[in-house]
Amino acid sequence: MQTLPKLKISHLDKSFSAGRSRIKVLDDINLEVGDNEFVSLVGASGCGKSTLLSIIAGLQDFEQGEMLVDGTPITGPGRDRGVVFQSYTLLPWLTALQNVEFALRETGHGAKDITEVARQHLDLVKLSRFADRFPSQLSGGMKQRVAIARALSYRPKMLLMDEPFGALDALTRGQMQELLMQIWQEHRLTVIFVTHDVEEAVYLSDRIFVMGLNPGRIKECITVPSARPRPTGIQHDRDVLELQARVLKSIREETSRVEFE
Ligand SMILES: Nc1ncnc2c1ncn2[C@@H]1O[C@H](COP(=O)(O)OP(=O)(O)OP(=O)(O)O)[C@@H](O)[C@H]1O
Repeated sequence: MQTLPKLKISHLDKSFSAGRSRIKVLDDINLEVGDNEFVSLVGASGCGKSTLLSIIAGLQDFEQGEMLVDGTPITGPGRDRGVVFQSYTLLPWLTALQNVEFALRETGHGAKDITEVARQHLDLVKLSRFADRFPSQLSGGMKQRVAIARALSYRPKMLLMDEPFGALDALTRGQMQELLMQIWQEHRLTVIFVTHDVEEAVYLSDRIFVMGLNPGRIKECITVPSARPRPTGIQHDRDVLELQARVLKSIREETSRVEFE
């Protein structure tokens, strides 16, 4: 028996209004993501990565096509999909703990349970000691860890991440990548990860969807064969560097095609 993909997108189109006309930003998107798979979306700026991710999150509609999660059409945002954006989107007047608790309202948990679950998730991202700090008292990496704890607190099966480490310095970014790998491996989530950073995409992903430009579409899908768990430093192995170069070439081909059109 064939297993159902976690996410299946077929013939999806998306346009935005531009004055009186409409501009197609996503054209005939077809992709499948398996259960527990880690995939990245990469491509030149403006190719529609964030638009596609927010459609998967149910935050934007689309005109044509079909999108199924576990075989069921998506009709809007849902607790089966956690979302983490580049900007931390924490509520500044709430502490780290309260930010996570806030996401757990309306989950049917009692107040005591909510605090317990929120604490467990701060622990998961190694922030227990900072539970009572306000966002302004946390570093960028810590804020993003709260955002991850919040997104995971209601136990989604799919985590959608839009450039989550894009604003962090290189060292913190590396630490966050490792933390994410660890959480993904322990909790068996399906992750869809948007990034500009090819090294990051190759390090984290099972497969990389390279998107084409004008209109945005899936240009090619590249499998990353490196075994897991992947040790730190693997980014500099020869075969990994070659794969990074291949992904970069695929993105660049597209930008030069558009420049010369
Ligand atoms: N709300 C909107 N209204 C009109 N056009 C939009 C809207 N949102 C996005 N676009 C356009 O859709 C295209 C895709 O944008 P999107 O942000 O998805 O690209 P991206 O690949 O994520 O870009 P980047 O890598 O720079 O973040 C762009 O041309 C953008 O200008």
